[in-house]
Amino acid sequence: HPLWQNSVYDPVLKPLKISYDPTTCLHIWNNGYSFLVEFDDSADRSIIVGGPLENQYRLKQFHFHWGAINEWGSEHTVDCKFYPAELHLVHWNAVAYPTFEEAVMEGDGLAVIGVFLKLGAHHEGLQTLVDALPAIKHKDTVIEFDVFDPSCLIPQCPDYWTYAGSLTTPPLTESVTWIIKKQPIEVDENQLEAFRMLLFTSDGEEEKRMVDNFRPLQPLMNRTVRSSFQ
Ligand SMILES: NS(=O)(=O)c1ccc(C(=O)O)c(S(=O)(=O)NCCc2ccccc2)c1
Ligand SMILES: [Zn+2]
Repeated sequence: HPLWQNSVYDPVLKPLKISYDPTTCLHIWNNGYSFLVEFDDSADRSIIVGGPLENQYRLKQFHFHWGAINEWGSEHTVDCKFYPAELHLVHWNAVAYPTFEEAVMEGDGLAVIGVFLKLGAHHEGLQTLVDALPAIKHKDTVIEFDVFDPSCLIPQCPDYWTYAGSLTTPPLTESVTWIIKKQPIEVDENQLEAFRMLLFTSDGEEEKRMVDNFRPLQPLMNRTVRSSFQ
């Protein structure tokens, strides 16, 4: 999604408040599309509030999208530029809806924080995830993941873009308030290569490397992207 060129500064936008409980972390698994870390969302223990949001939203999972090479991989662009990967932290409006499945179908149901990954320095926090990837190489493999604080993957800089959009995976419902951080996090080449060692395929099937698992850019149409910064 092309950010920046068509964004308008909105002085009313508040800072996003993130409070995650690292012990709500459950497991990390390969779902044949990406790898994701899932959280216990049965209570308001890992939540975000503020920013463009009316309610607080519960963290359900985070996952990544990446390319086969460093030239592309992200699902949003800035100045027509792709990043090699993009992190999505998926939250749902448990104040307004009883289940995640119902929230997925509603305009204010989901809030996804997007963080760009840029090639650069080694990322200590990400390495904990990278070390677990060989154990979930194949589709539908899962390992326990007891404690992890996803805040370590979110840049300090408070600046973000936000727009009303959709899931980038089926059912593609227009239920997502996208909150894309302006500042990327830096990861090194080995860490990106570790993502590319994952497989789309199950054990025993002909191996297909898990790369280019991003939705192609979609036209902005008449949507307004607001920025929290000037
Ligand atoms: N790129 S994105 O943030 O739009 C996104 C990508 C993948 C998934 C996912 O299902 O893993 C999700 S999800 O966890 O929100 N699931 C959406 C599909 C779904 C709907 C209803 C029940 C289960 C899954 C979101
Ligand atoms: Zn995603």
